[in-house]
Amino acid sequence: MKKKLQVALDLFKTEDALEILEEVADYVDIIELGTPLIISEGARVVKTVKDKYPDKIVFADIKVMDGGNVVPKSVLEAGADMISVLAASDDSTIKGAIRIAKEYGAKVLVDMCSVKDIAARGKEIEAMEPDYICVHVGYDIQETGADPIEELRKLEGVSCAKAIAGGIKLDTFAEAVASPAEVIISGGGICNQKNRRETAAKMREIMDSYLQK
Ligand SMILES: O=C([C@H](O)CO)[C@H](O)[C@H](O)COP(=O)(O)O
Repeated sequence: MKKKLQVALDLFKTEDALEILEEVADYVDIIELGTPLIISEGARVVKTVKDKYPDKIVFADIKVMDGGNVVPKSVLEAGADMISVLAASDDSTIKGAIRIAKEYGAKVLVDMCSVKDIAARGKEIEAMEPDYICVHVGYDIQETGADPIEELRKLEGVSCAKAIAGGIKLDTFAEAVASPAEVIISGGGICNQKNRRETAAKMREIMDSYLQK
């Protein structure tokens, strides 16, 4: 299976995101423009980053909850390669987001953040054929100690490609890479570190050596 490293830029300013990308972009496959960044800077940040990094997958973490075929338009117009919609939203919202993303040749990640019955909702989401289902331990519950790698096991029977997020750092990275997830997402685990470049490089090395096994 291919594996991808995604850095989540959960910041407020485009300049700060670009500064971090100078340090880590060489090592990541997917650049996530985090929800706080998109809310703060709008779809403009998508265009700025895509223009600067045309070879990277640019993911706009817009976490759509309603208006699935409307809300994503601005980031898709700006060049996003992938968008997110919440699994907790209505099926019609998810289907709408998938439909409009397809029109723009983009992918959709369905974020399972706050879904109580991951196994059951996972089956329903799989039938809608998104590109990824993301098991995500959100910021507000990370202090409960919930572990996205553990949570991912609840999707065992689901064949859709998976992503995991929520507090993944260098010390849990190898375990995350060895999990069935194709995309490993790390925000604070890279961006809040003293030496971001070194951290991202180590994550890349862990992923690449796992893939060579
Ligand atoms: O999606 C995220 C969160 O809901 C804030 O918008 C984060 O990007 C995701 O949790 C990854 O960040 P870390 O948990 O800091 O690794």
